[in-house]
Amino acid sequence: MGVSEPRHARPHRVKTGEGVDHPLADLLRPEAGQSFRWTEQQGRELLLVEHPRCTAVFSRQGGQLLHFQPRGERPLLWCAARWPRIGAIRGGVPVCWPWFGRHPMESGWPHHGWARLSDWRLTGKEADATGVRLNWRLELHDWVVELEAELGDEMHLRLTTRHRDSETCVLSHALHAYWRISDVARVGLLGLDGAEGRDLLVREACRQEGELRIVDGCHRVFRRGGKVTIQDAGWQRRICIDGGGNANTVVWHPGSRPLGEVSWSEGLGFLSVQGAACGQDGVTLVAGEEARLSLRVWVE
Ligand SMILES: O=P(O)(O)OC[C@H]1O[C@H](O)[C@H](O)[C@@H](O)[C@@H]1O
Repeated sequence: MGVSEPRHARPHRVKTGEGVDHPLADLLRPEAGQSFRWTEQQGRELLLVEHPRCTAVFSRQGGQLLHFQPRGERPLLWCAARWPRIGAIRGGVPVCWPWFGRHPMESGWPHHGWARLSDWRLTGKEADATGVRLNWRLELHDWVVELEAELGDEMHLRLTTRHRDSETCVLSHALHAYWRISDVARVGLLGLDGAEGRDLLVREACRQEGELRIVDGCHRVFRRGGKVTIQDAGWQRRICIDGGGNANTVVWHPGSRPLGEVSWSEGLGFLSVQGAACGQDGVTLVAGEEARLSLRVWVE
C-alpha cells in the first residue's frame, strides 16, 4: 500500500550527547508519507516502513524488527551498528525459536534456534491513518510461525506457533527485545516487585524486591509476564512493556562481558527485557494447539 516518497527528502537523524540514537535512522524519511521500501544493508534485505505516526525497519532474516520510532520520540529499539557477515543480527527484537538459549540436547546447534537465522516471508502489509500492520511467516518442517506487527504510536508484536504434525512437541521461545536507553547505569526496571525466578549468572533462585537495577550485568528469568516499565532517568522517559500472558520475563545485559562486534559504549545503550516461555516454562503443544507470545509497548 505504499505511496511514492517525495524527492530530495532529507534523512532524519536524532543525535544525542552519546552519539546517534539508532544506526538505521539515516535510511528513513519520516516525512515521506506512507510507504514500504526494500533496501539492502550489510548483506541483509531490509524493509523500510515510513508512516506519519512512526518509522520502522524489518530484516527479512529473522523477520526481525530492527528499528521502531514513534513520531516525536527517540527510537525504542537498540541495534548494533555492525552485523556479522553470517549469523544473527544483534538488536531490535530477534525471535528466539524453537528453543531459547542452548538446545537442550544438541550442543552444536545454534544458540536461540533457527528463526533468527532464517529468511521469513512477508505475507501482508497494510497501512491506515493509525499505523501499519505487517505479517511475517516462517515455515519449517511441520511448523508454521507467524509474527504480526502493529506499529503506530505503540508497538505490538504477536508470535504464533502452530504445528501440523499429530505428535506432541515441545518448544521454548522468546521475543528477545533490545530496548534503547540512555545508559544502562541510569535505568531501573519497575513492575517486578515480588516476582520469583532464576538468576542464571549465579545459578540460584531469585525474588525481586522493588526496582531492578543493573550492576555489572543481569541474567534473570522471572516466572511471570504482565507489565514492566523501564524508567530511564537519563532520557526522562518510561518505556512500558506489557508481556500479557507470557510465562516469563527475561532481563539480560552482559555487563562487562564483551559482546562480539559491539563496542563498549554501544553496549551501554541497551537493556534487554524479553517476553518468553523457556526453561521449566517451555511449551508442550499437542496436535492442533498454538503457542503464543506477545509484547505491547508504548512510551510515557
Ligand atoms: O549472544 P546471543 O546468542 O544473541 O544471546 C544473547 C543473550 O540472550 C539471552 O538473553 C540469553 O539468556 C543470554 O545467555 C545470551 O547471552
